[in-house]
Amino acid sequence: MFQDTIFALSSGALPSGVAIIRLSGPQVQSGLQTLVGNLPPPRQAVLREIRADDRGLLDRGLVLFFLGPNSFTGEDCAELQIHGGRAVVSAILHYLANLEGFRPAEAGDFTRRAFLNGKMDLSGAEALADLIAAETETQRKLAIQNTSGRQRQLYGSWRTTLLRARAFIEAELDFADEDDVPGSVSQRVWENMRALAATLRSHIAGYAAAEIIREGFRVVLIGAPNAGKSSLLNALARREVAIVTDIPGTTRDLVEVSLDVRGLKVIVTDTAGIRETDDVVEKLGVERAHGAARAADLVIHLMPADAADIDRVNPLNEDNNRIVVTSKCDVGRVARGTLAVSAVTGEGLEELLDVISSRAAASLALAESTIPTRLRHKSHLSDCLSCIDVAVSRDDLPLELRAEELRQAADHLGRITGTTDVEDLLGVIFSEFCIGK
Ligand SMILES: Nc1nc2c(c(=O)[nH]1)N(C=O)[C@@H](CNc1ccc(C(=O)N[C@@H](CCC(=O)O)C(=O)O)cc1)CN2
Ligand SMILES: Nc1nc2c(ncn2[C@@H]2O[C@H](COP(=O)(O)OP(=O)(O)OP(=O)(O)O)[C@@H](O)[C@H]2O)c(=O)[nH]1
Ligand SMILES: [Mg+2]
Repeated sequence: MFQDTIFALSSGALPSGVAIIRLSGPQVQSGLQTLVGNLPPPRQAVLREIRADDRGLLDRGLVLFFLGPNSFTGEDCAELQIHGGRAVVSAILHYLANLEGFRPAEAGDFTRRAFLNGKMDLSGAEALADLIAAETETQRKLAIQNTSGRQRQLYGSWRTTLLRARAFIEAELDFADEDDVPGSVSQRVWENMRALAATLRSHIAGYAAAEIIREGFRVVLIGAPNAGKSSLLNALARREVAIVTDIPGTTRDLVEVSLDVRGLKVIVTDTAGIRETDDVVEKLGVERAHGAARAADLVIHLMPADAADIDRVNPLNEDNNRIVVTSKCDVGRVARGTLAVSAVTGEGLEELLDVISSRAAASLALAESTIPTRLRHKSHLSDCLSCIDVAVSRDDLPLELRAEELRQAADHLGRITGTTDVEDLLGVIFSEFCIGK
């Protein structure tokens, strides 16, 4: 399928104990022969001297040959598992670059070939990119499940359902005048389609969970000036991210840190203390604080323990995404029914992380099942749903037009998995991979 042979350093930053240079394409066998002598048996690691005709011994390493189509890409592939020194890797990469038909791989090149050779579907390729980008346990779990074809199976089955429904409708069309087609068939088909539409609607809602897993659960700290917001942020981040002073109105801008809380990405934002002020800069800061709170998944309202009105705080003002926490609990009384924390002694910090993690878990309940993981998926799913809605509801339209809507609905699902025209998408999807993948 491809004329050229690609190669890249597929392992991480140099120097490293071992580095892996991966090759894929029609010239792998000849290239390998010039480097290591005769071809090793497929899928068997052999220790070989790696030689360049003009520059002598480059390294001694493990060599793996994969005979296509039994490889990651479906083409002939090879791996040179060599010492991870900069000069070692550079010498071998330079040698390969000069071989006839070889070129350095671009981002996602190997996976693009795997997709085009039918080794995986598009959602599986995206999941592979997500797996490599995964920094938290939750991100890893979601990604690994989708590399095993979970989305492909689900969307494939819905696609089949749609195409069968369309076939029934068309059969009804063809035999409409004959007696042996029971009138109830189309009735049942439309009922099925209504059920599928409902399933799609709740499936699409699951994208919110994927967004939280990918972008992070957004926690915003708010409270009066000097409430201890910046100190709490620093304590949670375990470093001095935000400036802390005893002057009220110290923080003006939003200060964000990304944390791994019990395996979930959490973004905590510190904000300007909220008060009436004539200071132009502080005023803008307060506006930003309100904006951040509106966009938050969870707002933590800090009430300092040394505040005069601490006994009058009513935690019952809490709602789904707002909790009251007593800060500076080392220097005063704790507001009734609130969690108490101290940035100075560290008291309550673990409990606060538990609260954040359980709030986040509640909004992730859906993530246990298959969910759309990309905006791209969500938009194809919404298009699919619109088509089904038209087909189901427009009983004023001729049946052939309603059947055509079902076909288009199926096509939208096919675009997620790469079954339906995808040429224009490939550049976008594979460019976000790293080199060597
Ligand atoms: N050394 C090394 N480790 C690696 C990879 C790699 O390319 N090289 N991978 C790269 O991502 C991942 C493993 N993924 C792989 C996927 C398929 C095949 C493969 O040879 N598939 C054949 C045979 C399947 C089989 O025997 O079950 C095939 O699909 O026909 C190899 C690696 C992670 N670890
Ligand atoms: N004893 C004690 N002092 C604290 C604690 N947290 C913060 N402080 C002190 O309270 C003062 C204000 O702390 P900040 O963290 O700057 O408060 P802030 O809410 O960010 O204030 P603004 O940015 O002005 O809105 C500083 O002098 C801190 O050292 C705490 O847990 N215990
Ligand atoms: Mg501050």
